[in-house]
Amino acid sequence: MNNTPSNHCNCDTQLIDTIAEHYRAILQLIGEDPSREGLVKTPRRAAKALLENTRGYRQDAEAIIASAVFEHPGSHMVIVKDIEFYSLCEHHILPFFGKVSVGYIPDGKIVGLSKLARTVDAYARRLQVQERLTGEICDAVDHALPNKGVIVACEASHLCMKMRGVEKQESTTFTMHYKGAFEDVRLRQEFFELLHQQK
Ligand SMILES: Nc1nc2c(ncn2[C@@H]2O[C@H](COP(=O)(O)OP(=O)(O)OP(=O)(O)O)[C@@H](O)[C@H]2O)c(=O)[nH]1
Ligand SMILES: [Zn+2]
Repeated sequence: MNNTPSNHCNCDTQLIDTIAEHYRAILQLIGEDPSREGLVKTPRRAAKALLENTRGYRQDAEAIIASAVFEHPGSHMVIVKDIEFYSLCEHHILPFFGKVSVGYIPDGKIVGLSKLARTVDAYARRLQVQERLTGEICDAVDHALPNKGVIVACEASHLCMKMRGVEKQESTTFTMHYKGAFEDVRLRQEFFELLHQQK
């Protein structure tokens, strides 16, 4: 398991070639000529892009967080908001993308801020549904760090609802997941008020 995430596909050549073979067959099935000049390299490019967009399967999110946990006596809410992400919906393998905000209340330790963003990526770069993505991020923070509560809010646009199917261009989907002290509606309100404060 690689705990130092890289954005690029370092997958072995055989895996790339095998996926590329399937893309070549798909190109033929949709009526294209995979040997024409513009498409010759496409199956390998598409294979590498797919592996890059699903690199989260080869990352251990909880280990990413655990690699930067620091002592801290305070217990006030910490929020990293508007972490942008790109994911693929598991039903259509089409992109959904948006922003995730993560809040937690420390209990003796804090986490390196970038690790929260890396955790979002580790789960987003898989085949997902938005609800599970939101819950997995929340669980990973909860498991990796002593805390009094964790909350994750996610707002996303799904291309499977825009460029095909129901074709609704303006709809976005909002999901949240929370634990511990965030069961208290007043604390959730404080979190959302802080999220919506103007910069
Ligand atoms: N809950 C949830 N549903 C999702 C997500 N991404 C895509 N979907 C939905 O998954 C559902 C799959 O429904 P199906 O009826 O099996 O597939 P479909 O015939 O392609 O459906 P349409 O999109 O309505 O054309 C659709 O309603 C999608 O909008 C997600 O992240 N969460
Ligand atoms: Zn979909």
